[in-house]
Amino acid sequence: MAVLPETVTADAVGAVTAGTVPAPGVPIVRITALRKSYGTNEVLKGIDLDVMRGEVIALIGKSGSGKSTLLRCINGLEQFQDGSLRVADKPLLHESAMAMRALRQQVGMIFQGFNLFPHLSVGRNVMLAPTLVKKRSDKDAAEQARALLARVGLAEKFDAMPDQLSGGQQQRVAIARALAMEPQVLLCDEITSALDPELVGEVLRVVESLAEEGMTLLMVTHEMSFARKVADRVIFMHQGRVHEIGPPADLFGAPRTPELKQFLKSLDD
Ligand SMILES: Nc1ncnc2c1ncn2[C@@H]1O[C@H](COP(=O)(O)OP(=O)(O)OP(=O)(O)O)[C@@H](O)[C@H]1O
Repeated sequence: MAVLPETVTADAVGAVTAGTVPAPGVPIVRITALRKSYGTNEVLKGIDLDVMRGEVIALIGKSGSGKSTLLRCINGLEQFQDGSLRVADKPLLHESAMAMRALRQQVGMIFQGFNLFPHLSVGRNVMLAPTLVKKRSDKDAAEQARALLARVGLAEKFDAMPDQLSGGQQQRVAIARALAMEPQVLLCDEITSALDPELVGEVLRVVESLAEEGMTLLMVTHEMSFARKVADRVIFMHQGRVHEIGPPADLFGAPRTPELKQFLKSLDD
C-alpha cells in the first residue's frame, strides 16, 4: 500500500487527491452492518468493511453477488436500509442534501460505460464539475484539465470530441474527469468490461499508476491478474456477503471456501 503524506495538494498532477486527508491508519471508508434490499430481495446482507487510506481493494464474485450495489451505496447512488457508512469520518446521510454534495466530492466513480457528454469537448468534459460544483474559474479548470489529460496520456486530446476517441481513450478521459474533483476514494465498476481486449491494458496501466501514487481504490473487476498484481486486499463477494477477504496471494493461491474455489475454477473453464 502506498502511503501518502499527511496533506496532499493538487498542484502536481499526478495529483490524485487534494486537500486534507485523514491521518495514516484511519479508514477513509467505514462500513458497518450494511444492509440493502430491492423490495424483498436483500442484496447486501450485513457488510462490514474498513477501507484504509491508500489501499487498493478488488471486489470479485459472481454476477448478482452485490459488488456494484456496494459501490453504489458508498457513493450515495443507492440508499440502504440498515447499518452505517462513513466516508472521511462523515456519516453518509441521504436526508441531507449538503452532506450528499460533500460526499460526491470525496468519492469519485468510474463506470463501465464512459458516460462522457457527447456534445462537449474532452477538455470541457473534464472541466465541467470543477467549474459547476467547485466554482473554479475557466482558466484554472482548463489548466487542471490539461494536466489531468496529460496524466492519463491524452494531453493532445483537449479539444477533441468524445466520438473521435477510442473506447480506451474515452475511459481514460472518464478517469481524468473523476480525478478533477480531487476525490479521496475512487470507485471503479468494471471499467474495462466494455472495451475491446486490446484497449484494456492502457486503462489498467492508468489505474495501476494511480494506485502507486497512493489513491484509495475500490474496484469491481473481472481482471484477476490485475487484482492479483495491484490489490492490497481482495474481497470475494457471495450472495450479498463478504465471503472471503485477504491479500491476493491468499485468495487466489489458497482459497478457503468451496464457493471461492468454484468461482475461480469457473474462470478457467
Ligand atoms: N436497481 C435495481 N433494482 C432491483 N434489483 C436490483 C437493482 N440493481 C441490482 N439489483 C439486484 O441486486 C442484485 C445484486 O446486483 P449487483 O449489480 O450489485 O451485482 P454484481 O455482483 O455487481 O453483478 P454483476 O457482476 O453482474 O455486475 C442482483 O440480484 C440484481 O438483480
